[in-house]
Order: sequence, then structure tokens, then C-alpha cells
Amino acid sequence: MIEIDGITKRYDDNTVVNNVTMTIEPRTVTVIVGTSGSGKTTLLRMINRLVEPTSGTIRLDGEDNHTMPGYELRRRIGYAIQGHGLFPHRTVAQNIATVPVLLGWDRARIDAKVAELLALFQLDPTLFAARFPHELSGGQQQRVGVARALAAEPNVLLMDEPFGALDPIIRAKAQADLLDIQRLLKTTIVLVTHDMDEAFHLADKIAVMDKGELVQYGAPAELVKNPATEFVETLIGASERPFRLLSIETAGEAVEPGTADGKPLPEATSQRDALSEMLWTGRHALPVAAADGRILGRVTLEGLTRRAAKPQ
Ligand SMILES: Nc1ncnc2c1ncn2[C@@H]1O[C@H](COP(=O)(O)OP(=O)(O)OP(=O)(O)O)[C@@H](O)[C@H]1O
Repeated sequence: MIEIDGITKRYDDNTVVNNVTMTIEPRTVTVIVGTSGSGKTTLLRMINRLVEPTSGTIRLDGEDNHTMPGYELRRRIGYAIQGHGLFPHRTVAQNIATVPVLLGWDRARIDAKVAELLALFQLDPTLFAARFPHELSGGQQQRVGVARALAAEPNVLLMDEPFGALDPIIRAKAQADLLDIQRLLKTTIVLVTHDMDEAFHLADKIAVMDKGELVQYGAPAELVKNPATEFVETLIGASERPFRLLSIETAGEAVEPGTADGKPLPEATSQRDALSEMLWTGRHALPVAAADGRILGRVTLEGLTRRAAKPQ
């Protein structure tokens, strides 16, 4: 658990984060959104003390991060940024091994961890371990950046616009992979983004920053249902509200009994994509299949329309 308690950061007279209090539950994804300059990065960086707060405290599992030695913070908190921040003169394997080497792990343990992470991020070790960052595509560099952040098995992963530089297709894949990895490793993720679609896709909870203040912190559906301020409403986009609701849940969660013609949708498909497929193919219902191909039932236009309506 991360407890942010009355945290403030000032640069001279400029208050860039103002008295923010929020609790981040373990094994969840929290996404920080807001306009440029609203204090998102500063808030994120106070968690691992890359930025020292002016006042307030942050506790990790009950322990004040101010009293933790640097090596302990590095072990507990991974950090991945846009542009990946890879060391250009170190190989992929050496980049991933950075924190374990700093922590003094023995060679065998480091090699095993590097191999495990390369496999997890779908990077064939025989092809990639010895390459340098400039010999990788943007998407591959991004994966190495996240693998490096996870190398010391941190409980917490901080990500600052990690997918900002990726094209839409690679970005969607990177988001899906991140959710898979998060479920597998049960890491607590705090991620900053400008992209509301990304926020709704990834978040268990969204924190909205406006001019240094935390103006709303809640589940995505809560933000749609009860935006705390006009700013939150604008950020979500009034005309996007039904689609935001549908993007939060999967087709699997909207399955109804019955059969339907057409190509089955994988159960992990978002309800938004399911609706889009129905509109596009002119069907009122589509079958939904589990990962093993078993048909679970169907989603219907009527069912999804109900789910897209303003929650009561
Ligand atoms: N080291 C610094 N010295 C002075 N001012 C700073 C410093 N770092 C950040 N700021 C100011 O603090 C404010 C918040 O910056 P921050 O990077 O946290 O915003 P952000 O919401 O992450 O913005 P963006 O989305 O553009 O990255 C900005 O006005 C910025 O100019």
C-alpha cells in the first residue's frame, strides 16, 4: 500500500503539488491524468524520492519513504519513463541487470532474472541479450525499459508516459502486455499519462490532477458517473461517456445465455470493441469465446446499450 499524506511540493513561490492525500491499494493500477504542468510527474517522483517534498509524507507498506535508504527504495520501486532511459553503451542484458548489480546479487541469480524477463517480454535471448539499445525498435526498447524496472522484483512500478512514443498498434499491444504482466507479478502500478483512452483501459483507479490539486480520485466508472468538477467532465469528454463505460469492461463480463452467428469475440475484448464490431457487421448479437475456444454465450446490442447508459 502507498499512503500519500498531505504531500506538497513548492519551487520558490510556485506550488506544483498542493496538499495531495491518497491511498493506493496493493496490486492495483492507478493512473494519474491531468493537463500539462498539473504536477503529475512531480507527484509520481515524490513516491521514489527523485523529488523531495516540501511537506507531507509518503508511506510504503506503513514505512515512511523518507527514512528508507536509497538501495531499499530502488529494490522496492521500479521506474520506467518515456524514451525508456536505456544506457546506450550497455547491452540489453546489462541494462536489465542494472539494479540487481547495484544490489550485489550473485551472477547466477542475475543471469536467471535477465533470462526470465527477456522471455516474459517476448524478446528471444539469443537475438536480443547482446544487442545495444540503438539496435532495437522503439517498441522493443520500451519493453526492455519496463523489464529493467522490474528486475529487482519491486512491489511498486512507477511509469511516466511509458507508451507515449509508440505508434497506436504497438501501444495497444504494450498496454495489453502490461496488464498481463501486472496480473502475473501482482505489482502495484502507478502510471502517468495524457491519454484518457489509455487511462480508462488500464486503471483500477484514476487520479485527476488540476493545477497541483488532486481534484478526483476514484474508479473509472465513478468519474464518468459523478465528475467532481467541470474540469474532470471536460477531461473525460461529455460525448465519450457511454464509450468510456464500455471500454472499462470486457465482452466476457457482458455475456448473456444464447447463441449467435458470426465469428466469436475473445472474452477479453472490450465491450466498446464488441459494440463496434456489431455496428460494423450489422449484427444484433455476437458469440463470445473463452481463451480455449469454448463458446460462453453471446453479447447483444440491447445488453451493451443498457451498459452504456448513465449509471443510476
Ligand atoms: N525542478 C523544477 N524547478 C522548478 N519548477 C519545476 C521543476 N520541475 C517541475 N517544475 C514545474 O512544476 C510544474 C509541474 O510539473 P510536472 O512535470 O509535475 O507536470 P506534469 O503534469 O507532469 O506535466 P507534463 O504532462 O507536461 O509532463 C510545472 O509548472 C513545472 O514547470
